[in-house]
Amino acid sequence: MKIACLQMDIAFGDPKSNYGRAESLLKEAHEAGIELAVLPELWTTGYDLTRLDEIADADAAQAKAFLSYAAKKYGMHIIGGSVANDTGSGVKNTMIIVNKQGDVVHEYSKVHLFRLMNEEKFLAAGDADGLFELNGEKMAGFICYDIRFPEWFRKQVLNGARVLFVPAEWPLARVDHWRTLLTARAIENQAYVIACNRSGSDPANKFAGHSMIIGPWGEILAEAGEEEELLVGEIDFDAIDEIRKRIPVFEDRLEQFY
Ligand SMILES: O=C(O)CCC(=O)C(=O)O
Repeated sequence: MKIACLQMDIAFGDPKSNYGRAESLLKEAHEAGIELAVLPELWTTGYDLTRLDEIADADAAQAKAFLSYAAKKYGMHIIGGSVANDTGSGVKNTMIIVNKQGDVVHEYSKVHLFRLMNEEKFLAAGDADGLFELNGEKMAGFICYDIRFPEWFRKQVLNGARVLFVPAEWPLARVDHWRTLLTARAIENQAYVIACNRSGSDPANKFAGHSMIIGPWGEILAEAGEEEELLVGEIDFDAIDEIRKRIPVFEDRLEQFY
């Protein structure tokens, strides 16, 4: 499966301009023969948290309509990053997964809120996991800070996920953590990790870019630089089976100890 991370810059608090940018990157991905595209975290608004009452998307309806339209138009599955989703009882940081027929397959709201960027002051935490199925394959979504919680990844992998998606707005100041944690999540879970970060800056942070496509052996198959980029890679599902046979980590787990 040919995939791409749409590593985009995000205009602060300006959904109109971000929808336009996402559409042109999706078109570019389509022209490059991409079958599945991934957008970054909070790609419609950025971290403009103090204006959420004006710019959050009621029930993520606008994002869902756009992703569904784009998925059908370009014949592509879309891991729709995440958007500020006004649920009526708090704004959640919600990932939307749409298949190439334009159906919303799953929604995942970030469970671990990141205090260093004041998320807990403005956002409500999710309470369910990001496990979903596309083309008969189990996959799971996580958002940014989630990568610091290996137990959250392991739970979805034990439930069958073999491709792990991570939309993010990860700051450049901790890019070494980003690269190391993502690689570790791939190695320990013997799974693909497809991580789409944003590029550019907002009033508080410069973001790292460095989106990554990592194979189930922990090999970095593709890595972006700091600027906007369409990062392309491929998922080979047989490679997962081969690696899990070579080192049978899942057979060797000793559940009686943990
Ligand atoms: O954990 C980190 O260092 C960054 C996390 C983050 O930026 C986020 O969750 O939005």
